[in-house]
Amino acid sequence: MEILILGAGAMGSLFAGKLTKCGFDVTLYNRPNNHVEIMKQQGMQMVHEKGDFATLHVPVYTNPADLSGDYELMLVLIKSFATKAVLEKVLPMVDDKTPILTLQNGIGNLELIQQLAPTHEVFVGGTSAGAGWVKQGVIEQRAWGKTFIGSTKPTNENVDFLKKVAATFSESGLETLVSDNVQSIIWSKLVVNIAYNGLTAVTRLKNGEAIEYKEGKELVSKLVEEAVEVAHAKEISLLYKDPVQECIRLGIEEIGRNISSMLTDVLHQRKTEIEVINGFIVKEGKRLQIATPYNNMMYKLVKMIDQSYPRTILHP
Ligand SMILES: NC(=O)C1=CN([C@@H]2O[C@H](COP(=O)(O)OP(=O)(O)OC[C@H]3O[C@@H](n4cnc5c(N)ncnc54)[C@H](OP(=O)(O)O)[C@@H]3O)[C@@H](O)[C@H]2O)C=CC1
Ligand SMILES: CC(C)(CO)C(=O)C(=O)O
Repeated sequence: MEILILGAGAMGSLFAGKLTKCGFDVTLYNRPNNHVEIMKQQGMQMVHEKGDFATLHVPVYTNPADLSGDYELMLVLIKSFATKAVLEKVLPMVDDKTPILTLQNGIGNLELIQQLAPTHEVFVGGTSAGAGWVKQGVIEQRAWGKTFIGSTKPTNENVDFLKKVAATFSESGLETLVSDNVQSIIWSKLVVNIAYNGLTAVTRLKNGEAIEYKEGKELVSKLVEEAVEVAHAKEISLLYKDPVQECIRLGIEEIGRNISSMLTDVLHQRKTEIEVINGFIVKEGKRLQIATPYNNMMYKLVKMIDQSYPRTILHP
């Protein structure tokens, strides 16, 4: 399967590395930066669980005009707020029927891409695989959760295509399942991000460390309970029966070693996705008259961090 991945950041590079190692044909697109330069010159190193690593040479393009235009899948792994800018550059360069799959966190990605790419079939997913840079050019998998993908139009053709994508990802070591309930996929992943992303961005702990503290566990429960109440009011069912317990289990068993994407953004003093995660629950809560005080507090704290990087005190 020939795949174009938008975003050569942590997740784009993880997917590109795993798929390339397994023999699939992957191309990355990113704007120029140091990581990309290193990847172009030396290849990308992918650290294995046992500490050894593989060097992989994945073509990385920084000029949309250099893309071949013919891909079986375009996988979107940029931050949600960069989608419009990136797609506006890339879409004119690829076949207008190329299927698109977003695995971005937060709410609104599917709708935005459908709007920007009306001739394309747009699929959506949520992944609890996670990754981070050890140093520039060296990527490490740090979360091993499953990936769920689905279609808003589950025709036989779309479902067959998704099964092929799931088989490709799974074969490369990123366990992927097809679900027929798109809203359930999106919200089940949202709930995990509600649990950990803001909390770890504020406390600067890894996911698993945050819930070693009873206060951390309590905050995870409250944040998730509010999000689940909003989901239920919208008649959205989740993939798990007990969302709080599932988030805690994930934090212990599958995503505990990850430095969340939001904490990574804060550590690099970059814009976070708080608006489409806790911020969305606060907005929907208001609209539906559901109190969301924990999400509101988390949203405001991360929003303050997001706006005040130049003032951050780093030393005593
Ligand atoms: N990290 C994780 O463990 C997980 C992340 N996710 C989700 O996956 C998505 C990607 O996250 P992640 O890989 O961590 O993010 P990163 O910030 O590591 O990567 C995003 C990439 O997009 C590039 N980019 C940003 N703006 C543009 C632009 N205008 N043109 C071209 N390239 C651009 C960035 O380049 P530059 O560096 O130059 O800005 C960067 O290489 C997010 O929605 C995230 O929430 C989901 C599960 C786990
Ligand atoms: C992997 C996970 C669930 C938690 O780290 C995540 O989505 C993120 O970091 O944004």
